[in-house]
Amino acid sequence: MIKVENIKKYYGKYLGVEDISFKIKKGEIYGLIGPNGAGKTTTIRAMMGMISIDEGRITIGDKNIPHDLKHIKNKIGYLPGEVNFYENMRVKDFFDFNDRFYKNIDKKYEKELIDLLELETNKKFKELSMGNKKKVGIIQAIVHRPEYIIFDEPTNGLDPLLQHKLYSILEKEKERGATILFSSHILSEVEKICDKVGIVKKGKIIKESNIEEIAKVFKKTITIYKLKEINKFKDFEIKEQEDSYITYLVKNDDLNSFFEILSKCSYEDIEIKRPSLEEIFIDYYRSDEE
Ligand SMILES: Nc1ncnc2c1ncn2[C@@H]1O[C@H](COP(=O)(O)OP(=O)(O)OP(=O)(O)O)[C@@H](O)[C@H]1O
Repeated sequence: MIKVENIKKYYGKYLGVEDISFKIKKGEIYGLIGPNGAGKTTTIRAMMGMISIDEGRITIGDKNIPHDLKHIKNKIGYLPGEVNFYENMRVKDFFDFNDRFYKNIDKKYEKELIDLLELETNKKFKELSMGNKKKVGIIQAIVHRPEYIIFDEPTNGLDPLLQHKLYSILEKEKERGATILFSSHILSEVEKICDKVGIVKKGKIIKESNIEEIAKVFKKTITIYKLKEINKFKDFEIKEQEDSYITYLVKNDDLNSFFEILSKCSYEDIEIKRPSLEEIFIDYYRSDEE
């Protein structure tokens, strides 16, 4: 279990995080999402004991952070937002070097990951692209099969194919029983693999839920093609209207009455979509500002 409780951090007079709390159970993937500057990196750095917090409590397993970090550090796999290792070291030498720090490195798994991510290990670190540096960081963070995985914006700089590979790696780690936190500002990826998401805004979690629950309370997008009796739908919110179709936004509670009216109408085709996490997210940000 990872527990972050009411943490607060100011950088001098500048707000880092105001009040962030969440819990992640064993075998769960938690997505911390929010735009730049929301406080994701600050939270993660505090969890890694890299910065001190002004208030609150962080526990990983049964260890208090930062006080007992040294007793649990080798059970944590951490990927920073920007990966930087020794510039002149070749990747393969770096992995050997890394072996000396962790007792439990799984060399077979290391090789599997290098092959899966198609990483060139003969190159020096300074010769790698941002995406390749990230691959080194990802591998280094998980080759010791950590119980806790903490990744700051892991897909930044990875092409879609590699992003996909990363999701499958994280899903396998989850199956193995790892407790996983990752931050992102790309919502669709959170939707794909997270059990739970926390939406961060200005240093606070403004909403926390599992993806299904978040999507459930939101309106469905219903597009009807060649609907003749538009006037019967006056009570419903129109999202878009063209000659050949009309799109309504319908709350879950109103779906029955919507379809009751629709059943008595003539139309050519219908398309029902739940909102994307992107739309939900924008809605949260907007409603919070109103
Ligand atoms: N060293 C620092 N000194 C002053 N302010 C800082 C410092 N580091 C972060 N901040 C501020 O703390 C707030 C939260 O930043 P943080 O990096 O945690 O956000 P983030 O959600 O991770 O965004 P990003 O994706 O851009 O990294 C921002 O307003 C940022 O300007």
